[in-house]
Amino acid sequence: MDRLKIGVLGGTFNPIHNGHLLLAESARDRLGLDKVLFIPTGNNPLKTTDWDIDANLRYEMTKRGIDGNEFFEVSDIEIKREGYTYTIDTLEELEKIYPGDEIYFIVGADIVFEIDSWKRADEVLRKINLVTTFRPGYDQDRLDRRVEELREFYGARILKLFAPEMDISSSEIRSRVKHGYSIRYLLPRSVETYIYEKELYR
Ligand SMILES: Nc1ncnc2c1ncn2[C@@H]1O[C@H](COP(=O)(O)OP(=O)(O)OP(=O)(O)O)[C@@H](O)[C@H]1O
Ligand SMILES: O=C(O)c1ccc[n+]([C@@H]2O[C@H](COP(=O)([O-])O)[C@@H](O)[C@H]2O)c1
Repeated sequence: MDRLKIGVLGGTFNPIHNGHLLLAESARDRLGLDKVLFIPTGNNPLKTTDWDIDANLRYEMTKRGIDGNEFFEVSDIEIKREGYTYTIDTLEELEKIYPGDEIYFIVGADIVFEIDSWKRADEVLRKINLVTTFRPGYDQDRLDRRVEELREFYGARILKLFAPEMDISSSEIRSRVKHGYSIRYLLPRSVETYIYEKELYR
């Protein structure tokens, strides 16, 4: 039987937005992925934010955000875990759920610059195909050099995805809600409604 190609997009998703969705859909389309798993992070060791909200709310928003795309799924494997969540543990769990299948870990440019500070980064990079795209604000030459470094140093398998760029971030959305500005068209309507219903980011 053919190996499945499983895309994984890990993120804080605080909240999920159209930049995440376009990134995932572009990767699915270009690489012929069988599905994309959106995995909201539990407790990210590298991210401290004043905007912490319950992981279940981030999970709920993610679920609403991907609704309608039959290739997209949300997974609670990280939010169920105690303590800090590390990608290496997630990959080991995924290997049990999808034995023999191929993992395509999808990231924006910011992650390419931090990935070697992750726990057991060398093993992470051996287990995955890293799919990276550009994010507004990142210099293309710098990103290319970084990709080469990771290839040479870790033997990383890295695929560069040319997808339309969207200058949207969760932090911008949180800030807009706080200041009473519109967030319409930056994220799915169902997520926008949820944010107002639950009075998030005020
Ligand atoms: N607009 C975007 N274009 C491309 N990749 C993106 C975009 N926004 C987020 N990503 C990528 O999606 C993944 C998850 O991102 P995350 O949930 O941290 O969102 P974020 O918008 O970066 O959040 P924040 O503004 O709170 O830091 C990361 O790999 C990140 O690089
Ligand atoms: O494994 C690690 O050490 C590690 C440290 C920081 C972030 N990550 C992963 O990086 C992905 C993007 O995270 P974030 O919070 O920047 O959206 C997500 O899948 C996290 O679990 C992983």
